[in-house]
This record gives sequence, C-alpha cells and structure tokens, in this order.
Amino acid sequence: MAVSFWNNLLQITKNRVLQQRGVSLYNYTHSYEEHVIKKKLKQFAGGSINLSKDGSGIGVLTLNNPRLMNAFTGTMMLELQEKVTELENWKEGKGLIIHGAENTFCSGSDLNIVKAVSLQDGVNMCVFIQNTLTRLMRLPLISVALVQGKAVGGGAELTTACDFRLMTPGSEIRFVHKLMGLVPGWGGATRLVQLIGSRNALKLLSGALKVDPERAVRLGLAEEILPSSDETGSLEEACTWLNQYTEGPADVIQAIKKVVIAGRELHLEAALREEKDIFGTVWGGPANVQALAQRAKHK
Ligand SMILES: CC[C@@H](C(=O)O)C(=O)SCCNC(=O)CCNC(=O)[C@H](O)C(C)(C)COP(=O)(O)OP(=O)(O)OC[C@H]1O[C@@H](n2cnc3c(N)ncnc32)[C@H](O)[C@@H]1OP(=O)(O)O
Repeated sequence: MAVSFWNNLLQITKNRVLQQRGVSLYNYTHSYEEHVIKKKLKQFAGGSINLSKDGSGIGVLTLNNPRLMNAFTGTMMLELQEKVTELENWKEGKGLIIHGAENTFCSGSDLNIVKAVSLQDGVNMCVFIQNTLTRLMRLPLISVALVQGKAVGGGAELTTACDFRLMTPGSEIRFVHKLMGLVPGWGGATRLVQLIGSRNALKLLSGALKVDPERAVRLGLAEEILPSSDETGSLEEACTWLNQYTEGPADVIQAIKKVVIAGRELHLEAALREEKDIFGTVWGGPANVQALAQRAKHK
C-alpha cells in the first residue's frame, strides 16, 4: 500500500516535470542557482545562435562561431536557452533543423571557458546546458541535427538532443570526452545509451571513436547520409527530408511529438494517461472535423 502510494506520487511528479516547460532538475539544494551561472557565462562572449522561422512551420537554428569551429561561448549558451524558450512558445512550429555555420557542426564548449572556470562553475555550466538540451529534446517540434563537418565533444552531445541526425558525406560525430579526461555532462551519455544501447555507447565513449556517416547509420545513430556536402544543398535536402514528417496542421504534429515524449519518458500508466490527455486536445479539432467532413479514405 505504502509502496504504491509513493510510486504514484513519483509518477505524478514526473508527469508534472515533463509538462512544465523550463523546469530544472536541479535547484539551490544542489548548489545550483541559474542567475549566478548566467552572470558568469556573460563574461565569455562571442559568436551567436541564430533562429529563422519560415511560414511552413520549420525553424532553422544556426550555431554561428565558425572561427572556433562553432564552439559554444558563454553568450551562445545563453542565446541557445533564449531560442529554446522562443521555440517552446511557437504555436505554428512543426519542425526544427539545427546546423552549424560554414560547413561544420560544433566543436563543443569553447576551450577558453573550459580552461578558465572553477570546478563549481564548470558543474553549474554543465547543469545550465543540460537543462537547455533537455528542453530542446522535449520541444513539441520534430528536430533534426544536420551534421556537416565535425560534431565534437559537446557538439556530439547536442546532436543527441534532436529527434533525428542527418549526416553529409565526410562528416563525423565524435565523443572526445575521454581524451579530455572528462565524460559527457550535457546529457549526451544518457541520450546516447537510449539511442544506440549501452554496449555501443560504451564503445563510442571509451574509444573516443570517430563515427563516420556509414557507421552512424549502421548504429542507428543517424537516419541517412545526404547527397550534398555543401551548406546550402544539404540544408535544402534536410528540409525536404523533414517535410515528409511535418506535413499537416501544427497542433496535430505537436500532439504527435508530445505522445512520443510521454511514451519515451514516462512509466506505462502515466504515459497512457498523458496520451489520453493529448488525444483530448485534437479530438474534434479543426483537422479532425475537416477529415471527417471529407470522408477521408487512406488507400
Ligand atoms: C568534452 C567536454 C565538453 C564540455 O563538457 O564542455 C566539451 O565540449 S570540451 C571541448 C571539446 N572539443 C574539443 O576539444 C575540440 C578541440 N578541437 C579540435 O579537436 C579540432 O579543432 C577540431 C574541432 C577537430 C577541428 O579540427 P580542424 O578542422 O583541423 O580545425 P582547426 O583545429 O584548425 O580549428 C580551427 C580553429 O578553431 C579552434 N577550435 C576548435 N574547436 C575549439 C574549441 N572547442 N574551443 C576553442 N577553440 C576551438 C582551433 O583551436 C583552431 O584555432 P587556431 O588554432 O587558433 O587556428
């Protein structure tokens, strides 16, 4: 009896956490105060995160610091959080492509920060970006990491926060953490295990292996190898690939992503309840009414 009470409470809490946007796993009891680390991150300026949103509900997020292979400066970490908040509130949004400027994806944290910050600040920075990537992963949009060039360290971790990875010929994903005397902290190890299983994840992390597109597809880490390797061509191809999943009204696409998140993150009973609630948001909605009126057949 007592056990089932606590299990239920745990499920309800998990459910709430899933539903509340922007809620952190960590708080002051973990010595984590967001405003403190935000102040610190402001000191490491450079680069930018750009977001463009088109009329068809596809957003393109560009990591823009090509001088450092699109490494994340402190201000880029702050901007990423702002863009994720904007995307969480994008009612017309259906899909998102994340890519790097000038034909390479991202080389992780700017090593100038890694060298300069204390252990406590390093851990708080890790919490800050882990929270942002968890919110990115839970966006009600279908997300794709378009990997051109190199996705290294934190850049490799970022790819795992997207629903899908598309790679261009000659690109690579590499978890170099071991070579830095580190382990992933942006949530990348947890997500990698979920994506490719613990044995494969262990190999990639402990070998700091270069994962080329063919290997990534074999492992189930990437969906496809795009034909183009240039920036404009591959972005167009990624958009075309994504369009096959984002056709339809935004509320329905967002509801689909939400039921999948619930199925992935919650225990069975909570996931089923969540699925029922999400179902209730589309039943009798405009797309449903229209389909019924058209007596749609799905041959
Ligand atoms: C692992 C933990 C994780 C975290 O928790 O924070 C991190 O992400 S730590 C950072 C992990 N990343 C790295 O260690 C990358 C180190 N860089 C490289 O391995 C290579 O630069 C590259 C990314 C494989 C690209 O190689 P290449 O194509 O040959 O280009 P260059 O080496 O000439 O790079 C151009 C220029 O960019 C600088 N650079 C690249 N990455 C970073 C970075 N993460 N931080 C700072 N600067 C970076 C590189 O040093 C070159 O500058 P110059 O030497 O001045 O030309």
